[in-house]
Amino acid sequence: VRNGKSECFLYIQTQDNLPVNLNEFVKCVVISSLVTTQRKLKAMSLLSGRNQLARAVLNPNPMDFCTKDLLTTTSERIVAYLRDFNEDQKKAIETAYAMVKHSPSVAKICLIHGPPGTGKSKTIVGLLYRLLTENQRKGHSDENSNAKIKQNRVLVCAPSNAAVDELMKKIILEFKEKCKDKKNPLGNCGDINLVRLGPEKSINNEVLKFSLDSQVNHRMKKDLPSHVQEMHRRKEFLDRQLDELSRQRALCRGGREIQRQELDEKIAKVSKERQELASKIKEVQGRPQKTQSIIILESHVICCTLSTSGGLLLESAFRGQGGVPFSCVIVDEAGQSCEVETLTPLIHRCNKLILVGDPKQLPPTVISMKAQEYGYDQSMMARFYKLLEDNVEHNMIGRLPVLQLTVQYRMHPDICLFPSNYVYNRSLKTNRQTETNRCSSDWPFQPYLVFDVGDGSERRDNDSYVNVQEIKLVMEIIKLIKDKRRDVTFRNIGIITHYKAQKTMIQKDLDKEFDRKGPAEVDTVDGFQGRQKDCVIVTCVRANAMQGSIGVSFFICEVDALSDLFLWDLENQHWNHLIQDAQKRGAIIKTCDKNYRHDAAKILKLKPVLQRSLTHPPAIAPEASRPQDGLLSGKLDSEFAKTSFTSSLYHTASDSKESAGTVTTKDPERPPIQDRLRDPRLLRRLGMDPEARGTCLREPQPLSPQHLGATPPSGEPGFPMSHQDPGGVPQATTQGATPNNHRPHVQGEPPAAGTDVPTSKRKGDWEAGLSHRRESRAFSEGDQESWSPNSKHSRRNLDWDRRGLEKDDSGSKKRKLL
Ligand SMILES: Nc1ncnc2c1ncn2[C@@H]1O[C@H](COP(=O)(O)OP(=O)(O)OP(=O)(O)O)[C@@H](O)[C@H]1O
Repeated sequence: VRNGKSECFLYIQTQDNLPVNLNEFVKCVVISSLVTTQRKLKAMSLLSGRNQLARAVLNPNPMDFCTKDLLTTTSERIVAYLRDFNEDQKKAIETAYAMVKHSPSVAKICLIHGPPGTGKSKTIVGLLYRLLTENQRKGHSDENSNAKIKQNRVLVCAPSNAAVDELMKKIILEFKEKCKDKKNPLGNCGDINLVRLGPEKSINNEVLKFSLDSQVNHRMKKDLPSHVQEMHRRKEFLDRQLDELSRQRALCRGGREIQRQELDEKIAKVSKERQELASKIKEVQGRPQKTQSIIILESHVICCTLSTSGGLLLESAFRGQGGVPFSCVIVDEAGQSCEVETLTPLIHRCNKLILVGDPKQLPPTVISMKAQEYGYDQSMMARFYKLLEDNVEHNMIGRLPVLQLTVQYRMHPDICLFPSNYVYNRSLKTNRQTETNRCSSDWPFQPYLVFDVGDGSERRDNDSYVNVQEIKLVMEIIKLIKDKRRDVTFRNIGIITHYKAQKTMIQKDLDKEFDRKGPAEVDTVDGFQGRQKDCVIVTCVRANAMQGSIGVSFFICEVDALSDLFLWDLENQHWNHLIQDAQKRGAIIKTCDKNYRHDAAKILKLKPVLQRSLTHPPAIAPEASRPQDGLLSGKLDSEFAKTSFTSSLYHTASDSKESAGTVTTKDPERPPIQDRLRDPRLLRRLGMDPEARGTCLREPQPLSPQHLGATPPSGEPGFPMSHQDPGGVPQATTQGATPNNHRPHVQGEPPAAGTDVPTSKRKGDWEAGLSHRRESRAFSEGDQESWSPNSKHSRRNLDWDRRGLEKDDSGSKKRKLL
């Protein structure tokens, strides 16, 4: 401020000298801010000396990581609290807690690896509760076991503002809920003080109340005498007046010179008064910086992005305080942040680092190819993880010192299956309740399908691509979803594409079809990361560019988070596995233009099939077994009804024989299906007395076809049993039949009563069930080409694999994903 006027200077360096009397406007565009880069640089330069974790970060060895055996003695209160957590989560909380509390001055790192929906946020919240609730009520003070380390303060960071806010919402809920005396809480968030650092415009409204700025404002205004409060009100009035005058001035064009002058004068006058008032307010109420520091120092949990943690705010608040300001730094989504970014919060010299994330999901987004070549897109967590895995592989350590969360609470088990098998080494299980809910919900769509858009072809559109055929199919699918579920809004469906042109075209079609109230959002994988959707459709666009490779659209339903296949960094071989896996499960629908509408209808679940005895087939299928939602009578074409439903649901014994025969020819190793159904060993496993056909030995437990292909679950019945005809031999079911009382079994959990059979047998059941279901699918999709390892599609997959992924023409490497 000079002579009562604010002045702002902008220096612009140009390549050539500009003419001295430049009379034209110069347009300036801000393309980037160097603040974050500067902070990263600072973090790297401070890593060497000051930071106790420096050696472990630069040259880690397995001893630097805390192991699963670090357990603490726990009070009854904590035991009760931990009842809400599963075993993996409890172990993670207890181990991380022990690492922080035991020998606080020893530098250590704790890795918590959790695939999507396994409760990483829940575990972080549980850990915070565990760390911060001890001695909380006793005088509300820091009872340091080590006076140099602030035990009751934790820095919680994540790479993005959205991730910080999501985590904060959970922290707020938990601490408010667990507040001992809700009428008399000790802090601003239950019994703790919580603060969110960062610019207000990037903070979610739901947590804005906890931002540093709003807390500062609130505190500064609260203690003010009434005349100062009056000054604030006047300043706010002047702000509004200035806005209005500036708006009028902007609209005042043309020859209205006098009017413009008047407005300019008024603006200058109001600005002057506002400026003077602001200076007076500062004089009487003191500088906000002091209040900022007080709030930060009083906080138990400080949340911010990794970048903000390197800003001056924290540094100046802790200056002169001595010691280490936090007991630990927790980094959420650590698999998604660049290594140098993760270094930033370490400038505060904390020596306990807890990295929570999933290095098997997409790595941090790095556009520069050069930076990628240098490994800049590798997260610190991924580097540690790889190193430790190598150590285990070379027998240098017995087991991975990583706390693994292995039970997921989000995905339908059919969606979970692929990542579990191919990304997480078969370790990802579905929580029993989640499985039950997902399988028996009234969501009318299949959980997982892959469309092979045989005639799809890409077209260049400036520096991007479109695949019109895939868009047509996507639109058919969306129309069908909207038709079946009118309550579906744009929040529920996510369409993922990697191409700008495809995105624009889909958006246009959606706007046209749904009058700008589209039921779907279109974006890239990164755009959707961390968001929640009930249904996800992926359009690959360029699959066909690789001459003859399989063109696929993906359709995935009943996930309530975008935590599915596409967040993983699917390498080429993974894509190949995905297609092969989908083939095995009968989840591929081959389609072409004339059949889009017809094939889109295959996303619908069918009604439970009427099971009947092979020996006593009813002549006419009863109404009850007809597909739900009026499919046959509704808009969908009757041809589909004929091919898909009549052939599978209403086929007669001879149909069955035929179908089974057809299947058998595909797999000469296997006996015809009826023979297998009559096999006494199989019947016994199904709980039926082979001697007395028609007697059910135990409660029938039909297997949901959505469950189709689930990892061999212990004790899971391999075949659906008929409700309508308990005495009958189970009959082939169409994929999609979902008896509502299905009680699925959970992988990794004990088998349900009555299913106690040796594991090998159980696996046999499952395999039988799987192939049976595969065959059933062949019945229902009689018009489709069958898949075999030698089919041309499989060969095309291999081609795809061999060919490798292309690089985007724009020069930047496309995500390995697509
Ligand atoms: N032990 C548990 N018991 C019941 N529900 C749980 C448990 N753990 C997690 N959940 C539920 O699972 C869902 C996912 O949890 P959370 O968001 O913590 O997982 P996450 O691993 O952070 O997910 P993502 O990384 O995919 O966003 C939430 O609805 C949560 O309430």
